[in-house]
Amino acid sequence: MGYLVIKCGGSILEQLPISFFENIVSLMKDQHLKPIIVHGGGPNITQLLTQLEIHSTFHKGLRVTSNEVLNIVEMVLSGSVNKSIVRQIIAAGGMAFGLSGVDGMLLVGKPISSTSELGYVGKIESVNPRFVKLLAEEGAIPVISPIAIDGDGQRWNINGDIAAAAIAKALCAPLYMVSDVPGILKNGQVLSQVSISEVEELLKDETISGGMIPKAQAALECLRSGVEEVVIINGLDENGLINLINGMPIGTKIMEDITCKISQ
Ligand SMILES: Nc1ncnc2c1ncn2[C@@H]1O[C@H](COP(=O)(O)OP(=O)(O)O)[C@@H](O)[C@H]1O
Ligand SMILES: CC(=O)N[C@@H](CCC(=O)OP(=O)(O)O)C(=O)O
Repeated sequence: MGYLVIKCGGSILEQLPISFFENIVSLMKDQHLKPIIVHGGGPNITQLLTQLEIHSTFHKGLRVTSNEVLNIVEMVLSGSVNKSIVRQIIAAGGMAFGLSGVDGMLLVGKPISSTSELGYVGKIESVNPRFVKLLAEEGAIPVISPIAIDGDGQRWNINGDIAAAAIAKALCAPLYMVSDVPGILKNGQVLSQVSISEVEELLKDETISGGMIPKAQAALECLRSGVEEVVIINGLDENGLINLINGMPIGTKIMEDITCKISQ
């Protein structure tokens, strides 16, 4: 029974049908996998910030995070978004536990850079997956929001893709990133398979931009650390997760040392 980390992007979360969550529950029951969900919620955060007339900007796909913004980020991610996913899994017949990276020091964070103008944006220093494993062993689906903590009790805003990658690395688990696009696009077409060096090239020539940057970086980090499978898929692809597990070529698979192919 292996772990499978599924990152659900905020871009698609509110459009995911109940069948998406039913499929996650069936991966556990029928395929004997242990799914771990890590979620984002960028658009939900932006919506509340806008309502509260708090200005926020992005730099290379990361939200510049003041203390005021950080309060809202945590409220939205570890509150409404996290609990909405837990509710949907329960409605789909599963058992879910919501936790944030802060709980049990699951995600230990530190500033993304010492000279950073990103404020309280963090990167992951270490992962303590013990309690996530215990929940999964008990047949529950952990649902994790990407806020990290450090030894001084300071919170850090972690991009959801980066948090998911750290958890996939810690569990040596495949990572499926569910978003609002069918994979990495180049000239309007989905790249069905890309290698590490091709992703680096796509980042350099800015084919990959905005929210796809942390996804690409997360994928590279995973593969370099020995995670064997990283795939980006569209959450609206019907039975996408089940088809992927059954070996169907959907989305963009990021791999080591292969040639780039265009989907038919
Ligand atoms: N080359 C690319 N291929 C696909 N999407 C891209 C690419 N470059 C930038 N993007 C953008 O990245 C977005 C996905 O990132 P993001 O909005 O952060 O999603 P999520 O909330 O699912 O993490 C897409 O909707 C698209 O606008
Ligand atoms: C540092 C940083 O940018 N954090 C993200 C966390 C949420 C996230 O990653 O949401 P998506 O997965 O929907 O993009 C943010 O504040 O929007």
